[in-house]
Amino acid sequence: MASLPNGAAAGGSSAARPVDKEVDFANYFCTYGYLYHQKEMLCDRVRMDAYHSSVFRNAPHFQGKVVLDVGTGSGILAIWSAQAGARKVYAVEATNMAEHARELARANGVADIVEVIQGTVEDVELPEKVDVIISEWMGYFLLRESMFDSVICARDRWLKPDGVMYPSHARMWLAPIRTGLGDKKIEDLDIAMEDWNLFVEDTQTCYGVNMNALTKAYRAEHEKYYLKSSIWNNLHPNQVIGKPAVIKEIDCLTATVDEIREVRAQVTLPISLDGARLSALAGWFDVHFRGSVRNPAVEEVELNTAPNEHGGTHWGQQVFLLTPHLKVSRGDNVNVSFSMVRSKENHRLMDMEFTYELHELSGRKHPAVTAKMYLE
Ligand SMILES: C[S@@+](CC[C@H](N)C(=O)[O-])C[C@H]1O[C@@H](n2cnc3c(N)ncnc32)[C@H](O)[C@@H]1O
Repeated sequence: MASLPNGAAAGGSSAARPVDKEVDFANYFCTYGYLYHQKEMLCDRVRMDAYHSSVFRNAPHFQGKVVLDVGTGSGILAIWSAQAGARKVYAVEATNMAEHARELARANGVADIVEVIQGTVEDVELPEKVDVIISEWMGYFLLRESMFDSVICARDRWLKPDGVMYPSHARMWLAPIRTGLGDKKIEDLDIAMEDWNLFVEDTQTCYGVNMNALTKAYRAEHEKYYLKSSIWNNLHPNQVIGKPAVIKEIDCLTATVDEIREVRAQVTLPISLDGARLSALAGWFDVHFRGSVRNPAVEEVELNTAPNEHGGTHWGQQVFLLTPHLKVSRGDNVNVSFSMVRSKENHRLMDMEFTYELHELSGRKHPAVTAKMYLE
């Protein structure tokens, strides 16, 4: 099925909704128009080193070739592509950052190769097909922001049949972890509810209206915020208390929007630490630059956002709190059914459901618990 911009699929599943472009621009694109935001990404050494290596260690993919940079931002990937020997680079950027990218290309002596085009990649017209599509499209837990839809659209419109994608593959991971983040969140929730109860009392005393009818809704709103929304964190590897599992693999050369609109997985996470507190699951991603079967990379490069003792990335990991937590030990297994769909209100945010079930080494099975979580 042909993919359409922003997650709408021609004749596609019921989850696909038309996207209001103005709202999307206000909610999503606007922050990318600021240099401070681009700089945050440019300061992420793990990200920068991986993309830099992927281009320069695989210069034959770029030499004399035509490249499309989807979402060029400051223009960094387009400039590297030109420095690696590309004949022409089309650098497409939706926001006014395009102007800065143009200036940067000029200042770095590659303005004759890098052509910056301001517009969404879904709408632009290029004069020719391209050999390489390079893009940094990954959001939190890989798919937040749904920007890969735009890369798929660009690929289907502009990539030559033997062209290559940078990155070429992506994976999502889930792991059992221990963390004190949940304790702090429960404390914050209690404080918020104490404050609400005082407010109910005051409103009754001062204004003669009983607000208690809204207590349940207020609590639900705050539980969503404190306990059910995933938490950004750069975890230490020793917080991972079992074997991580891959829950989604994407081949960037062939993936369709329908394949990424929903993620469903059933995995078993074996616990590897004795007497540990399983207080959350954590999600992260990696991507690989390995070219294609017909046109493999000279050297495969990996960009990995897993917990790392030498430092994190701006993506960090997403922590999904399990309340209440579970006592686990080496040899236990946690079976997890996972689903992730796009939020109905905003296709760039994700709604998730986890059903988890502890099977102790002793044979004892705990009842399954289902939790809804939000990646906002
Ligand atoms: C994660 S940033 C990466 C910027 C730059 N390529 C880098 O690696 O530093 C993604 C950029 O893509 C742009 N973008 C996202 N979707 C786009 C689309 N459909 N068309 C054009 N630009 C888009 C955003 O405005 C943003 O500047």
